Parts: sequence; structure tokens; C-alpha cells
Amino acid sequence: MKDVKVQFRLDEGLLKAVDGVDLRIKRGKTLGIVGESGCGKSVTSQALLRIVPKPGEVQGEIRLTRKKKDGSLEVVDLAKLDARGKEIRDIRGAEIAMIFQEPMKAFSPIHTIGNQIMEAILLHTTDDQDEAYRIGVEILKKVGMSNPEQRMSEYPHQLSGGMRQRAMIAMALSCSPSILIADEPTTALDVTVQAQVLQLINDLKSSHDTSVIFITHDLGVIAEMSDDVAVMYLGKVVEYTDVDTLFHHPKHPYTKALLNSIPSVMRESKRLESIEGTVPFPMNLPKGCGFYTRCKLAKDGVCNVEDVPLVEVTAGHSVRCLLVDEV
Ligand SMILES: Nc1ncnc2c1ncn2[C@@H]1O[C@H](COP(=O)(O)OP(=O)(O)OP(=O)(O)O)[C@@H](O)[C@H]1O
Repeated sequence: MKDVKVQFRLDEGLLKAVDGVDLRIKRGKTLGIVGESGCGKSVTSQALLRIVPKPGEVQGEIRLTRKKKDGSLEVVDLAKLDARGKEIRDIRGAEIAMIFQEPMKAFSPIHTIGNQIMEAILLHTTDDQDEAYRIGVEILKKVGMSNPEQRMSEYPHQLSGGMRQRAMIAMALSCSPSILIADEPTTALDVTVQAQVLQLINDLKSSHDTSVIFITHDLGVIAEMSDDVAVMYLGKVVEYTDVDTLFHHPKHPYTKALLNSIPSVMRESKRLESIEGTVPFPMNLPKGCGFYTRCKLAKDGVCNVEDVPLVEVTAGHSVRCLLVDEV
């Protein structure tokens, strides 16, 4: 993704939900996107699939390298495609699939799990009903579903929360996508089921060489799942590096504050730190660093003058902060 912007033209003004995001998703690796509510994580992933709701507009470059039927590679700029056209519909589900926080929103309540999984397979993989059924059962088995044949004929409400989440992952994986977007997929689950679902995504990633974009506000989950991490704040990436560097050598004051706000059994402190205030609304923002109003290190006349660029401070580690040397 290169300089990707998503803006909503509303009566009140221009809402910049995503404001110039540059990200790279490597094959077979997980990119974690973390940040507070409203920072633009979900809209970034919606932009990738071109499912940003109206009146949202996507700008910038979203380059996807894909294999053509003859085996050769081609690069498609998803941002330039017609959001309702055939080309992006072929890519959605087949090339890039998504799992959501609430599976009930992804499934239709009036069709069986089997019908819904088979629909995706019949659309992208085969015309043969029997083969689609066989692939459906196989994929349910793979995601650890008990009695997969029986599940095929059940409706979403007949499954438990954890099973519904597995069924949604099965539907997303049924066409072997090269990119899987997981948007807070475990937030609504209890911790044991959460651990199983995370394990499942990690297993499938390594066995299928799938690239995963994992969106969450939970830094613990980020640590467990990601190879690279992008920390987002107010529609921008403020820090972008590999997971070890992020946790051991964070540079941006916002990342540091986020890390200090996680309770740890290893750290002895009287009070858990919190970040004062809330994320500003992304409309009519003043110039300068988006974190200025909440940053303990902010300097008047330095940080609130010009927009701050994302700078590579060491190889593979980019930070959007003018005071990065002092931090
Ligand atoms: N359909 C829409 N119309 C107008 N504004 C929107 C729309 N969808 C999102 N936004 C705005 O875009 C910004 C980013 O939203 P987004 O849902 O990407 O945040 P998020 O980081 O995913 O938050 P959460 O963790 O709560 O899902 C927010 O200010 C939100 O209000």
C-alpha cells in the first residue's frame, strides 16, 4: 500500500479516516496493525478489499502481485479498480479473504453453513456441486470442527461462538486466499477459545504460506501473532517495524505509552500508566503531529508546526516523530 488515503466527504467536513498509509505485506508473514479505536485499522483493510462504504473514497496505490491462470505473475492496483467490477469480485474471497469480529454479521442466518461455504467454492474454485461439498467438509475438518458433515447442514445460530468463528475461518480459507485479513477475530471469544483460534490461524498460515493482516487493539495478541507491526494513530502509521524491535526498542512516544499501559507480572509498579485524553476526531485537524495533544514530550513550536513524516531511523524501523532522537 502506498500513500493510501480513505476520506469520507460528510456534511460536517472531510473526515480523513486513513491519511497516507504505506504498508508492505510479505508472503507467508503476518502484519499486525494495532491502535486505539477509531485510528483507521478497519478502514485500511476495507480499502484493500475495496469495500469502504459510501461516501468513502480510496486514493493511492494498493499493488497486489497475483498469479495468472497461465502461472505468470501480474501486478494489479486494487485502488484503481471499479469497486463493483468483475476484477475485484474475482479477487475478493479467492485472493484476499476476510474474517470479522462478529461471525453472525458474516453469515446469513437463513442459509446453512454448508451452503455458504459451498457458495464461495462454487464461485471461485469449481462448478461441480459434489466436489464443492467435499472441499467444504475437508476445510471444516481442517479448522478443527467436530462432525463436519453435520455442521454443513446446520444454521449459524446452532453453533457456539467459537465454532461459528471456526466456520467463518473455514469459509475464508475455502478458496486458499493468498492474503487473509483478520479484523479483531477473537475479541468476542473467551480466552481459551481465543487461544485456539489464534493457533489455528498461525497453523494455517504456515501450512498454506498465507499472508495474514491481523488487526487488533490487543498488544498481547500482536506479540503472539505478528512478524511485522504497524502502530496506527489518527489514520497514520506512527511506527512500523518487526515485532521484536517494537517490543524491545519502541521509539514513538505513543507506542511506548501503549506498551506501558499493559499490566505485566514481570514489572513492579504502583500504578498502571494510561494515556490521558482520547484520540481526536479525524476532521479539521490542526497541522503537526496527531499525538501532540496527548504526548508528554511534545514541544510547542516544533511538533505542532508541520505534518510529521514517517522516517526510517534504522533499517526496517520507521517512526513518525520529530523528537525521535530525544526519545
Ligand atoms: N462509513 C463511515 N462513514 C463515516 N466515517 C467512518 C465510516 N467508517 C469509519 N469511519 C470513521 O473512520 C475513522 C476510522 O474508523 P475505523 O473503523 O477504521 O477505526 P478502527 O481503528 O478500526 O476502530 P475500532 O477498533 O473501533 O474498530 C473513525 O473516525 C470512524 O468514525
